Formats: sequence, C-alpha cells, structure tokens
Amino acid sequence: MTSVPLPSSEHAAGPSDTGPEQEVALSVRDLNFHYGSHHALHGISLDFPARCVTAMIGPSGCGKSTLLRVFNKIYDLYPGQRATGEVLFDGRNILEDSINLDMLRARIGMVFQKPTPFPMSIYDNIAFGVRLHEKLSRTEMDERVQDVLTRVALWNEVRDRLHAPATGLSGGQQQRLCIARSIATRPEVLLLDEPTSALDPISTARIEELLDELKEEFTIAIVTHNMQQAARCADRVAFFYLGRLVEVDTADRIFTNPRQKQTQDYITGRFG
Ligand SMILES: Nc1ncnc2c1ncn2[C@@H]1O[C@H](COP(=O)(O)OP(=O)(O)OP(=O)(O)O)[C@@H](O)[C@H]1O
Repeated sequence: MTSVPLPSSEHAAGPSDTGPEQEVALSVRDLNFHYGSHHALHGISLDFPARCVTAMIGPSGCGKSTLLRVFNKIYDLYPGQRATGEVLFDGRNILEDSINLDMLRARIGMVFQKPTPFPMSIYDNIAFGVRLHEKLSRTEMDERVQDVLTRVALWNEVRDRLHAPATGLSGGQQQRLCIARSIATRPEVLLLDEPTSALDPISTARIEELLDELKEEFTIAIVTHNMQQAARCADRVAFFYLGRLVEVDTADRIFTNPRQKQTQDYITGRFG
C-alpha cells in the first residue's frame, strides 16, 4: 500500500475532504472505460483511502459496477471492453497488461450482488482460493477457515457442518461465506457490488455490522442503491451520474450538505 498525497484534482466537483497525507489504497486517475463503442466511464479520478468504506451511489446505468469491475480487471475476459488511464495499486498501474491477474484478484477481493458460493463444501469454498496462493499445512488451513468464518460471524452456525455443501446455507449465510472466501486470501481491498440487495433486513444488518469491523483491516468499496445503507456504513460517498464522478466527500457532507445540485436532487429522491 502506498502513501500518496491526494491531488486537488481528485474532486472535480469540490476540494478534498481527506488530509493531504491520507494513506491511499487505490488511486484512479483519468479513467475511461468503453464497452465496444459505448463510452461508459468518463475521466474518473478518485482515491480510495486505506481502511475506509467508500460507497458509490448514483442512478442505474451511471457506471458504478463498471468501476468496480475495472479494479479486478474482470473486463479482461471480454473482447471489446477496454480501460484507459491509471488505477494505481501498490505503486503500479493495474491496467497494464503485465499485471498478474491471479495475484491481483487475491489482493483485491470481490463480492457480488447475488451470493455465489462454489458448488463444494463450506470448508472448500474458503480453502479453494487459499490453496491457489499459499501452501498451508492441514492445521494451518483449518485455522484459516475457522478464523475467517469467525470474522464474518458464521463459525458458530456452521462449525458442525463444515463439509456439507455451501448451497445448503441460507442466502444471508451464503453471502457471509462469500465475504469470508474473499478475505481468506488476505486481500488489501474488498469490493462489494450491492452485497445486500438480495437479503432480508436481518441479514443486511449483519453484513453492515461486519463491514464496520472489516474496515479496520481492509479498504472497502461498496456499490449500493440504498441511501440509508450508504449513510450507515460509509466514511466517504462518491456520487456518479451518466458515467461521470459528480462529487465525492464524507458521508456526512454528502447527505447533509452536498456541493452539487445533482447530488442533492439524487439523495432527496428527485430522480434515479
Ligand atoms: N456488458 C456491457 N455491454 C455494453 N454496455 C454495458 C455493459 N455493461 C454495462 N453497460 C453499460 O454501461 C453503463 C454503466 O453500466 P453499469 O452496470 O456500470 O451501471 P450501474 O451504475 O452499476 O447500474 P446499476 O445500478 O443498474 O447496476 C450503462 O449504460 C450500461 O448499459
């Protein structure tokens, strides 16, 4: 992780709210993204401070998920999709072709909207990714599995059925397992794309509590349509509109006194 000064150009729509030497985990510079001929992201510059939750909000189609997908280069699988600009992570531009994708995806974990457990046991869902990157003894692997399941508050619910299929868990449990799977490879950054939109209010509350604990260790970027969730969970909020970053600031500022009228209109439900 690098410690870089936040340039004043980050906030096209207003000055930086973070200190000049805030540790930054991911730094986006003049990012443009194209799906074939469709220009989906326009000149995005945005820093993700380390060990903070940054929420990305905005109306459907404004590019929130596209930005998350750039961070672990999922687009690389699809011909015709391309990103230009810079996404600096640990001193390197991850958009470069020479970046090792397996390593990148171990260090920048992703959790999707719909829980996506692998069709294997609860234990193996976690061990699978760890085995790709580390050679652990059986005891060490058992400890890793227990550790991450404990951190997502799932251990007590599954300790007696670790070798049962993960698909037998409830939706909320499956999503907590997916978060456990993502943090098992010890990433620096955790990306969450509407992680609670398929969950009931109790499971949602548990995931929100979990984010609060996880941010002590991880840098978290979350896409959400839920304004209350952004207000509850996020330290910073970035508002996007039509593929552009309109404004980024503290959650408090965005929800009480945003600088831009478009932000104000969106958070008060006038559009989107
Ligand atoms: N695979 C694709 N091919 C072509 N265009 C795409 C593709 N995926 C997304 N887009 C377009 O890119 C733009 C940004 O989409 P994106 O999914 O990032 O928006 P979003 O803000 O995450 O929306 P939502 O809140 O509805 O999930 C939209 O205009 C969308 O139609």
